[in-house]
Amino acid sequence: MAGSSTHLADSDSDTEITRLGYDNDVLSTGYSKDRFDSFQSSPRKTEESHISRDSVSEGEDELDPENFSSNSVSSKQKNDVTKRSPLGERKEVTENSARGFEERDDHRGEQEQMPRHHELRFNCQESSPGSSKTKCKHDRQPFQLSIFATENREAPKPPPLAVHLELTRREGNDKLKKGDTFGALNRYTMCIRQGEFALLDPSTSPVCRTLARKIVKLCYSSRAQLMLAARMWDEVLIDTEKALKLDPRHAKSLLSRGKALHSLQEYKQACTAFSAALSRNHNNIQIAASLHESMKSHHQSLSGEYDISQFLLLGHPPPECSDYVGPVEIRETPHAGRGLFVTERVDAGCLLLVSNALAIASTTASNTAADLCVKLAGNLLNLAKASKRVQYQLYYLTSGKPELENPGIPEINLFRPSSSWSPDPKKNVDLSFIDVVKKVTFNTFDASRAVCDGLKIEAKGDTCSTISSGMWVLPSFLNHSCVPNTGITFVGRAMFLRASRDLEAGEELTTSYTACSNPNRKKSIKKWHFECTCERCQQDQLMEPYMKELREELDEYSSRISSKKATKAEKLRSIFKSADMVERVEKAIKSLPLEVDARRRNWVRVSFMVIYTNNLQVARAGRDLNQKIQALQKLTEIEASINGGGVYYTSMRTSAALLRYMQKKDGINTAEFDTVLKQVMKVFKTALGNMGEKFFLELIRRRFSKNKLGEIVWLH
Ligand SMILES: C[S@@+](CC[C@H](N)C(=O)[O-])C[C@H]1O[C@@H](n2cnc3c(N)ncnc32)[C@H](O)[C@@H]1O
Repeated sequence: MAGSSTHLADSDSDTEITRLGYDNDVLSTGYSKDRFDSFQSSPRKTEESHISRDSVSEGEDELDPENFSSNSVSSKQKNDVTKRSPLGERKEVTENSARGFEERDDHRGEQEQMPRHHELRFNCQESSPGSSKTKCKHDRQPFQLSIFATENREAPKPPPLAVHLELTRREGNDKLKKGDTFGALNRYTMCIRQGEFALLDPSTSPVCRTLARKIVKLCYSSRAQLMLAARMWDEVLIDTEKALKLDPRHAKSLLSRGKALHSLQEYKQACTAFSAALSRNHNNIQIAASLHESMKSHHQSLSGEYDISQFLLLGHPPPECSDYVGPVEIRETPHAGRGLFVTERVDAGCLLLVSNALAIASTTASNTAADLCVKLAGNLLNLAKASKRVQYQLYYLTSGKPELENPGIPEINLFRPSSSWSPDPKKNVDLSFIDVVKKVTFNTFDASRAVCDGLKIEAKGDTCSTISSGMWVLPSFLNHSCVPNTGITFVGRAMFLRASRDLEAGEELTTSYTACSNPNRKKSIKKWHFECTCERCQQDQLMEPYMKELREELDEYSSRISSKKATKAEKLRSIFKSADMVERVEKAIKSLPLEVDARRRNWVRVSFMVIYTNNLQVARAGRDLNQKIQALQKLTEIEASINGGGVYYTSMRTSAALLRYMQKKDGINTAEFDTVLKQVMKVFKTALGNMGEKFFLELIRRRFSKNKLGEIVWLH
């Protein structure tokens, strides 16, 4: 190893690196080109999208001169250099050397030890074997190692290994500029390997050691930025940790680290990293903004307080919302494996949790659901590789075989931002692609609303040309009920789960896996390999003989309405006929030989919801305002019996429409209007939290309007 530095510098770098055990396809960090490419192609969260190659090269520019600053060379090291200098004489070092970056140098202590009036200069063009490549990064001037030579004397040669390392690093930068990310990654990794060898080698001179430390630090930092752009968070943490070990105050590394920690929702640690970076760059707006963002997210994740008013009221783009874990925990259930439970008494509308989608995938109707599943699984597998926490989160999800699997109960901190959790070393959490596909099959949610920007989907008439599916991990522990007690809204990728009625401490939280109004929900639910035995399903079973004929009739109309072969006229006829069924269904419900309260009777209507909505459509086509109001009132009542049905958009829209028609009928100063207003406010409060009556009225005024079909919809 003694002569390694000279040898390395003289040899062709690629050959040398192969000899050192370097393989072009598998880097020392263990990722292959394929793997890196797949990370790069995976969707990025908005906050990472601004991390461009430019920011990497910008970092290189900013920090470049620091590499060889004489200020960071201790007097002992300098003596060493001067002793080895080909001039064979001692050189003076001036204080002014590399002024531009002097202030940035962290090694104040080392500066103190330096004689104040010496300057060393090496011109590596003269000495480096790769001198043709040693043009400065801007091709403006020849590449110079910034250890400057003394007054007009001949420049001594820099340590060849340092030159070689710097050249390798610059090759990486050049490759990056040409768009060859993997090539750049190769060069940085190569440089890190060789630099670390040199640092371990006792024969490496102190000067070379100092330079190698700086170059290796910069390579770690540049590589971390590449990893950041590829969303390989854990790798960013590893590389920045190494860089910061070499220079604890290296701003670029602190910034990358902060960003990775932020993406991993380790907001507290991200704030620490950004603060440290800011203390070195007081005027850096990017760092200040990142710090502000992490502080905001940290506050959100602790308090569950989000400002989404502009998103709701003005249709602004969805703001970033951090995950939040409210009064919930995961427990064993007697009938459905594990489930999510509320830990304290809460009112309707209480925010239970906020969860950002780990991945969302869309497909057109022509593609199969299997395509969607494969897309999602690929993205999730990449994320699991990028973050241990995600890997554990996915590991705990069911694969649909509760009798065979026993992942146990995950601690809730696994899902809580900035919280420590203890990975169980006994568990084999490795996931194969097939494992993830199975988990996707049993744990994803329909993401159409999130894809269409949350509430804005209403503007598109409740249709989206694509089918979308997403993975929200903590909500995946919700079991199904046909009368769910929670409801969902979206703010971009963030799913907000709220209590849809008052809940007692210890109650199990439920959602509906299919539309509550789906008359064939029993069949739809089979996909999750269980049979629902909730109260509503039990009641349906008892009522089946009395409602069977009507249901079959409705099925016929429904299939004609959705048939591609049916003409427009046929479809309209079916809508009218199904709307005509209202009276008969009401009669049948009245004559049911069962002692059931009004709410439970409404459960029967829920399964016939389509006839009530068709009835509203027919009423809307006419001019009778009372008929429209009656139809809307009926729908509001039905939706209330199932606590809004698990997703709040329909109930908000129905009640907004009701309020508008009421106002149109008698104005706002009637007792009737007041009663409806109270009802409507309750629906909005449950869906969006307590934002105040004034806000909701403004929301209805600004954002709910008639579309071409005369429906009241949420404006885009
Ligand atoms: C999204 S997971 C819900 C969490 C799941 N219980 C667990 O332990 O991971 C869906 C699976 O939970 C079970 N499940 C959900 N709701 C159920 C219910 N009402 N009755 C029985 N099993 C249910 C089914 O096995 C279903 O495939």
